[in-house]
Amino acid sequence: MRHRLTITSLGHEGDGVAEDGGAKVFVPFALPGEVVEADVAGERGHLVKILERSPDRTEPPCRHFGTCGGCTLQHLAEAPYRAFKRDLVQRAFEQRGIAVEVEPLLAIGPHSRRRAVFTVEKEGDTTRLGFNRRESHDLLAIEECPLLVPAIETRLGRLSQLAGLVIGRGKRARMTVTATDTGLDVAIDGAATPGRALYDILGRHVAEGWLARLTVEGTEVATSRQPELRLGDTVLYPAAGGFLQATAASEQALADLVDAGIGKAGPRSAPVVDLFAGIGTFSLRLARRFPVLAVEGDAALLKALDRSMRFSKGIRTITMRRRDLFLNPMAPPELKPFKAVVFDPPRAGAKAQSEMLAKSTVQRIVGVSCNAATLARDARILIDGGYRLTRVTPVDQFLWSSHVEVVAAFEKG
Ligand SMILES: C[S@@+](CC[C@H](N)C(=O)[O-])C[C@H]1O[C@@H](n2cnc3c(N)ncnc32)[C@H](O)[C@@H]1O
Repeated sequence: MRHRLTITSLGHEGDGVAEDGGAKVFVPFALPGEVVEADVAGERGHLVKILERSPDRTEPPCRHFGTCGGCTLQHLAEAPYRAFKRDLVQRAFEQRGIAVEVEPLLAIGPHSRRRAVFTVEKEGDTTRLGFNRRESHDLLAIEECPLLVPAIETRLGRLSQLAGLVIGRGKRARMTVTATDTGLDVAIDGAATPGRALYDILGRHVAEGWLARLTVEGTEVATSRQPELRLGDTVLYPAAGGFLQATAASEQALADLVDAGIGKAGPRSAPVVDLFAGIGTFSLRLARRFPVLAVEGDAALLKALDRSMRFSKGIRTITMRRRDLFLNPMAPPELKPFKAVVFDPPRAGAKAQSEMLAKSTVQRIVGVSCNAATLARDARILIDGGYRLTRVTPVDQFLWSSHVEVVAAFEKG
């Protein structure tokens, strides 16, 4: 049914929210203050026409905006966009009864996303590369993406050709592309492994220089140079298809906030523990000042960190432990020797580990998370265990989406 609606706010996924006959209706791409015509079904409204336009509405920078499932907020001007994202975090903490003044959003610009997960599919001899269409599993082939670093965006055609060599007709696969200092690191999963005959052709792509490594179904098919990311005297080695903070600028912002939250190192500082350490994004930087224990569940990521440790200069010892921190969190007696803890869990958060940390005597804790709701839940657990929340900083790691990265610092004693 077509309704005339007045949008009063933005919901947590960035949709415009209106009251309609006492019920809430969510209208994607509508902004607060706008009067719109929308086709309403249940609590969803499909925007048909803007009758009164918000002064905060701006021209989306990408031609695929609205049809691509990736971005939801390119139509909102910068200042209200930043306020919306900060407020998402503020509300998440308030919902847990935590009074804190969340800092302004740290902005991360466009053309900075260095890791992207594409869908690739092959129909007959035609291969297409892109993202899922909005609210659909259908592929939208993309020609541009202003999120991506130029090293990836300018090679969308080459990447699509490469996928065409690897995947079979009628097949669909996932292609993870990471821009590193030595070239693109590409992992293709979910497609048939290429036959031996294709390896020569793939090798030619590698020889062109832009492709550092190609991994298919977990098997390294071709490598011209080890993919690496230099950080001064230290070096990070991404694991094929594995986790990496989405942009270099946000990674640095998170690392700086972690450093600030951990505090100064004395001449004989106690060690620091990095929980959910991944490839050592924080461990390697912390090891410039402290001995570090890095704990992580994925063996491939620890292997990459081990390599980093061996090829980095001027760092203290990093001890590595593989451990499932959901099932087997570090307990208070184990945490006793440490000056500080960093935890950076997946979206589900670190409930079991936070319950242990709450009972510990560790002086400083820094939580990093891509999910404000689970971080706020874990913060509540720490606060109930006697910690003070000293700082909450949102970082716009996921530009134009409704996701936001958050760093929270805690102290005890
Ligand atoms: C958000 S990533 C952070 C990685 C790292 N801190 C970084 O900045 O690159 C979360 C990490 O938690 C790890 N992880 C997920 N579930 C885990 C579990 N149950 N126990 C231990 N580690 C886990 C993942 O493998 C991943 O490396």
